[in-house]
Amino acid sequence: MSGGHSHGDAAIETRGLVRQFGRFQALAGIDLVVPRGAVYGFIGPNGAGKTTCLRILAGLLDPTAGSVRVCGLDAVRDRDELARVVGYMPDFFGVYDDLLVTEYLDFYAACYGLRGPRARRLRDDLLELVGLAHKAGEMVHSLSRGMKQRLGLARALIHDPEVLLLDEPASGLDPAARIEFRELIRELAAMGKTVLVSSHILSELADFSTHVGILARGRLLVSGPIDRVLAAVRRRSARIRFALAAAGWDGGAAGRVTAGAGSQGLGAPGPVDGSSAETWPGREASFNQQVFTDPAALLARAREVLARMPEVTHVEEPEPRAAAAAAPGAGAGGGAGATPADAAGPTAGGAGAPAWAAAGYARAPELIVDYEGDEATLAAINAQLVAAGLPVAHLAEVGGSLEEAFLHVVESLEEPGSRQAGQPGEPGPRGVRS
Ligand SMILES: Nc1ncnc2c1ncn2[C@@H]1O[C@H](COP(=O)(O)OP(=O)(O)OP(=O)(O)O)[C@@H](O)[C@H]1O
Repeated sequence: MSGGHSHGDAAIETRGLVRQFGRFQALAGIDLVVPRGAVYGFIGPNGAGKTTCLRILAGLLDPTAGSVRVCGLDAVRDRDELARVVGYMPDFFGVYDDLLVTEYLDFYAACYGLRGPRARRLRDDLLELVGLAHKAGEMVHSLSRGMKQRLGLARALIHDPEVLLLDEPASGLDPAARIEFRELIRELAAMGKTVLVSSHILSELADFSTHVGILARGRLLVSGPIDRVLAAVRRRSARIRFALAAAGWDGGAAGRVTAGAGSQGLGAPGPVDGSSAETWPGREASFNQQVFTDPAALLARAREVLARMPEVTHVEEPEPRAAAAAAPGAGAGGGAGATPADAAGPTAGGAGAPAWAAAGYARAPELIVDYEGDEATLAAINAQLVAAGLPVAHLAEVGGSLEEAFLHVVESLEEPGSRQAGQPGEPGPRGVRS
């Protein structure tokens, strides 16, 4: 492996990378840094500029402006040397498919001046690595798409490059093949390769990438270690479900005050009954939960409490709280039993239906709460709700899926003032090549 091209810790470093196609700006000034040994997930929607960027890094396309260094080599000036340190796997398979698998790799090995028994041994090792040893004597065109992808990877590895550029390697693969591919990339990383792998699906890359960058409209929106990027782009939301008591429940022996059906129970100020405070050994905590029998009243009170929390940015109900077909005995005072009930299953009046159903609602009272902060913030939100007497039955983080985070970042490009990429009249490119 060629090791004499070190350029700090970065295997790839671009500054102000611009690529124009006529008047169209496919890359609008990219500063990309991929540390040595990283598996860098390069994510962006169709047309973002991923392929354009990868082709420039591979020395197959000239930048319009900006500087590009790979393993310390200049992608334009040192193009011949660059070809030796970079392995590029394009997003579609080449045309040489009327060859045997071995011939196909021998052909590419020869392009790098690799011939003879050593080259053949290397070829066989690579076929082993990508799981195609059993197909060595087959025609390339007889391989499945997943196998062709793996052969493409073997081809990109034939000259033992330091840096691998893989353009959408998992596209068109079935789930099992994707998992295999992922394993392969992990193996390559363990071998010390720097891997830049593109995809338009964030979750496809998230579990094996050490670093990630999101490209949209020719701009690198975020880039860095995956944990930091995900923390930065993730919109935090929680689903909070509240317990509803059966209508008419009087609080039982605990002596809690019943908030009657409708909102009249909300008149009860603050902690409803000091005598019901429960303490735990070594703690001064007290438990003053209010009892709600009306979902609308409960949610109104919860919104009121949440509105006072600066960390909460948005509150909404998950979907319209349609009333269910009126259950027998539903509505004010309809529940005859004395059992507190919540969405998790306890029933109203022992009749088999949860209290919210008995009250005529389609589901348990819930809110989706967006907040700024981390898990500790969510715990604090929970504590404040409980301290205000709200019967929190269930609380879970939601909406943090990678795809949502990705869409959120990409959509932010559409917001006024931020729509610049690929548009005429942009600030001039930096680092213009002479
Ligand atoms: N040779 C070319 N001539 C003109 N426009 C081009 C050329 N190559 C790419 N483009 C344009 O540049 C933009 C970026 O294309 P690119 O292929 O780099 O995107 P991508 O992120 O790889 O997209 P995809 O996920 O669809 O492969 C697109 O709008 C594309 O039409």
